[in-house]
Order: sequence, then C-alpha cells, then structure tokens
Amino acid sequence: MQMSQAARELFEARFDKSSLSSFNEALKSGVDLEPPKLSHGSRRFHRLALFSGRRRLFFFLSTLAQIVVKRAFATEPNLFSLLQNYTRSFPGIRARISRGSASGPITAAMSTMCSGCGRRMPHVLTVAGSDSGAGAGIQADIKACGALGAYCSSVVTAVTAQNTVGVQGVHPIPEEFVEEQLRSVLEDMGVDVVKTGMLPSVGVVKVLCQSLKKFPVRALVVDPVMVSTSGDVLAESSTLSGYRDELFAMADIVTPNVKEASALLGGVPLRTVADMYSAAKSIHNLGPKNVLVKGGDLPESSDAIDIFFDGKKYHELLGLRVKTHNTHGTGCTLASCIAAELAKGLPMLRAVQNAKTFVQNALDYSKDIIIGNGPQGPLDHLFSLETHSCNAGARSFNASDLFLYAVTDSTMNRKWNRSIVAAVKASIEGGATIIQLREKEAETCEFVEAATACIQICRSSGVPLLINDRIDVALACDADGVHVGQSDMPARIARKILGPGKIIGVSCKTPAQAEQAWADGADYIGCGGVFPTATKQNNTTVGLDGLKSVCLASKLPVVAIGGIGVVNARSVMEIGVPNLKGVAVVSALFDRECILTEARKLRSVLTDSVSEFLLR
Ligand SMILES: Cc1ncc(COP(=O)(O)OP(=O)(O)O)c(N)n1
Ligand SMILES: Cc1nc(C(=O)O)sc1CCOP(=O)(O)O
Repeated sequence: MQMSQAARELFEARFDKSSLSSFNEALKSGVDLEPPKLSHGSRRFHRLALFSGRRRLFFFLSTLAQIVVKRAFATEPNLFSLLQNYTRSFPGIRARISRGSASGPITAAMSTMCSGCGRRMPHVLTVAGSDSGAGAGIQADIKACGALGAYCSSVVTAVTAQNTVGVQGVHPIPEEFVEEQLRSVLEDMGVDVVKTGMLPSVGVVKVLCQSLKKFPVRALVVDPVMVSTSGDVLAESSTLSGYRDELFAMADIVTPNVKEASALLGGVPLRTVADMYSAAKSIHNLGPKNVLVKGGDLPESSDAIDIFFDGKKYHELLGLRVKTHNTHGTGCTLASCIAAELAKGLPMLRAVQNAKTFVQNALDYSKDIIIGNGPQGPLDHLFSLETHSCNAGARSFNASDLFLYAVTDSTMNRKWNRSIVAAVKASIEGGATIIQLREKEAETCEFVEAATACIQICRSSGVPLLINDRIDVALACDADGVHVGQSDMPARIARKILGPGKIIGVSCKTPAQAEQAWADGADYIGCGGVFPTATKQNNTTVGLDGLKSVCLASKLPVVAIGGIGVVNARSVMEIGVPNLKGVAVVSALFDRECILTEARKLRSVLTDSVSEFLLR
C-alpha cells in the first residue's frame, strides 16, 4: 500500500486519541492507509487483564480483537462510520468513535458495550434547500424534527430567496460543497435517518447516493420536491431521472403529492383516489420500499386522503382538511416528521400516521396566524410549546400510559368483598398502566384515606393515579391528576386549580368536545361509550364510528371506554387511528373474581392487537 510520509508518522505512532482523529483526517483526504497499529491500546488492555485474575482469557481475547480489528481496517476504510451506524441501531449502546473522542479501536469497541454512558438523541439529517421565509425547506425540517424530539442536522443544497408571495431567487450550492457537507455530518455525527427535500440537480442526487453508500444510515425518506407551493420550479427536470434511476432504489419511503407523483410518472393525470392507488403502485415499482401519495391537492376532496403502499398492502389514511391559507411547507414538515419518528425507532406505518397527526395539529393551530402578505403563509411548528406553555415544568404526561386504563368501582369492590387498595394492587400486577379511582359512593374522608394508600402503591410501581371528578380529593392525596366529565368541573378551571404539574382527562363524545378539551389544557380525552355498558346508567353509546370520528378530530391522545373487555378490545384498537392509545375498563377487571388474571388477559389482547396492526 502506498502511504505518504506524514501519514506513516501518524499511524506508526501510538494509536491514541490524537492519532484516531488524524486517522479520520487522513481518511477524509483520501490518503491510502495501512491498518493502524494497536500497541498502546492492547498494552492497556493487557494491564487490565492482570488485575482481573483472568489473564489468559483476556490475553487471548485482546490478541483476537487485534487481528479482527486489523483485518477490518485493512478491508474496510469506512469502518468508523460503519461501526457508528451499526451500533446506533441498538438503544443503550453507544459508540463514541467520532473524531477525537476515543483512544483507540479497542477502547472504542469497549465503549460500544457501555450502556448508559450518555444519552443519544434520535438524529435526522435533512438534505434540502434553505427557505429564507422559514416556512419550508431546511428551516421547516429543523423545527419539525425539534418539535418531535429529534436532533436535526442540515446539508444545504441551495439557498432560495423566498417569502409568502413566492420564490424570488435560487442559488444552488456547488455539488462538491454539498458532498463536503454530507461527509462532515455523516462521518461524525451519528445520523439515524436522512430526509431529502430540494435536490436542485441530478449531480446533487448522484453525490447524495454516493455519500449514502459510503456512510449508510438506518432509513432514507425522500420528499421529491420539484415545484414550490407558489408554482416556482425548484429542481431541473433531469433530477427526475436521478430519482428514478438511483435514489428511489435506496429510499425507505417516497412522499410525492399528486403533482409530483404525476411528474415522476411522465405526466399521467391524477384526479381521483383510484388514480392515487395506481400511482402509488407505479412509483413503488421504481424501487422505494414504501410510497405515500399525498392527496391534499386533489380537487374536490373534503378529507385529506393519503394513500400509503408498502408493496403488499394499501392503507387509506384519512385526515380532516383544515381550512387555512397557511399551508406553505406542509410537505417538508410531513416528510421530516416521518424521518423523526423513524429515528425514534417507530415502524414505518406508525411513523407516517404520527407525522400526519402532527401536521394536522400544526395546520389547525396555525390556521389564523398572520405572517407575511402573500397567499400562502407558514405553519407554527412549535405550537406545542405555546399550547402547553401553561404546563411548563409539568410532570410530562406519557400518552402510552393510557394503554390499559383501570377505573375502579366501589360497588363492585363491595360485591367481591375487596378493598380499593387490594383492587388497585391486583390490577397493577396484572399490567394496568394507569389507575383512576372512581368511587361514587365513598365518604370524603374514607376516599382520601384510600386514595392516599393507593398513591403509595402506584408511585412505587411508576403507574399514575387519577381521581374521578373530585379535585379536592386529588389535591388532598397529591394524586397525579383527575378525570372530569362534561358536567363536572370544566377542565380549564381544573387546570387553574391543579396547576401545570397534574394530568387532566376529559370525557368526550363529540369532536367539538374534544376540541374544547384541548383548548382547556387537558392532557387526554376518554371517549365512549364505545359499546353499551351496565356500569354507567343512561350512557349514550357512540360506537366504533363515533370513537373514530372523535379520534380524528382530537389533538389529544384518546382512551376508549364503555363495555370494553377481552372479547372486543381488539376491535377497538383495530380502528387504526394513531392517537387512540388504549382502553379504559371497569367491569372487565373489577366485576371479576380474579382481577390479576383478567388484567393479564386484557393486556395480552391489547399487546397482540397493536403489534399485529403495526406489522400490517
Ligand atoms: C377514562 C375515562 N373516560 C371517561 C370517563 C367517564 O367520566 P365521566 O363522564 O365523568 O363519568 P363518570 O365517570 O363520572 O360516571 C371516565 N371516568 N374515565
Ligand atoms: C365510567 C364510564 N364512562 C363512560 C363514558 O362513556 O364516558 S362508560 C363508563 C363505564 C365503563 O364501564 P365498563 O368498562 O364496565 O363498561
């Protein structure tokens, strides 16, 4: 192997912290390298072994490790980034092998085994154009990812002069400099998912494909941006061939709107939902694993219908159409949200559904904001900071806690001769994820006493405990929150009394009530009765359809309630709306001989139905 004198000096020296960074530098500048020497690292490793009393085993392992690492470096020049990408797939495993942060491959490899050494953030890299108006492009991507809890790095492919009126100018970044940015981020920063937006030329598409081959990531989300919402062209027509010939084959999902889908398919008109189905199939034939054809621009559609196709099954994803002019950047935002959810580890369909929910909520929240004088304003991606600013510093409510919601009933406990405390204990042991004390007949003093005892059990199991209706009891026992009905204390006032740190749930039977609950600062809604129930007198049944329409309208997570048990819980979860997070039950647990057994059965039905849904 040929090697420059400088490079030889670098790598024949000890293989320590500085040499590792220099090694990366040399890799970057394309120097042809010999496999690095591992003497320092291995000596240190042997010293460790002396203290362990298992010297021979360690000696053997370290020698073996040297051989393996030497070979690997000899055959794979991008080992650092590959190792980074590989280890990233496993939560809790962290490989600090970025430049200047490790003292050699053995210590680096050892540190990959060190769980809990630090906190990794899900990381999306957006490769897109800058929008000076910040409604779309890189700026939208960064805000959307941030709102969903992902770190977002950026490779700028073009700088646009743009506002709410349109695009006044485009300044493409030279391909070599796009490549340099890609290398800087991909080589060092532990990217999970790459999301693409404006790729102004076929040359940039090629550079991206080459970089992704060198530095593989977990997923690639391609938003095939061709024309801005204002109708301005953002990519050369030759970019289409770059997408079709190379990039799509590497993509985990491609997210065209109907105009882009039409352009990708040589101009076939897309006018109906049936056209979207066949476009999804044709685009899938171009190579991506999944396709989402977005129907927002379809003429005369009252709902926002998107078609998701995974190569086997189609899913019609419904959303309510929000009446607003502030739609600039929704495509970028949706694709970035999908990328963020994938980076967090969600499966594809779930990531798409969550992304749709986010965009719908952002559109709804931003429908009246005024930024700029043009026909298409931006979204406020960070709306959740504002809507929950009254909740700043609050105990963060985790919507997944709604999965198996056990609601107690004093009459049933009396019937089975059990204390509230015993009932709560058994339901938690069986897998309940949140408890509500619904003690309609209890005396206040008795209720506070029982609630105080239950709080201790719940805290020690990490299960939140809420009180039905009685804000005074919740305050007295420092419960985690309350659940209120439509005729109880309004959630807005409950929030004022309880402050930002408590969970508030509200019963809702209609989309309007769900909207009000959100505006009042609630954390979740309970929707029912899904089926007829004997537990609550004169309760109106909304059915699965009613539940679905409330879920679609709700910006809050939803738990279904009313007549739900082991036999029908699956049918509830299978309505397949992403913000339906679980079921709340009373008699299916508490009007049974063994609460623990029933809770286990129900939990397993829920787990099965959710995992089957996700696998579909
Ligand atoms: C999770 C959940 N959802 C709905 C209800 C019903 O509450 P409410 O309307 O206040 O009726 P009562 O429980 O007071 O009869 C609930 N308790 N929990
Ligand atoms: C408390 C309650 N609220 C309902 C609503 O529709 O809001 S239905 C209901 C009773 C649910 O009990 P079971 O699980 O035994 O059917």
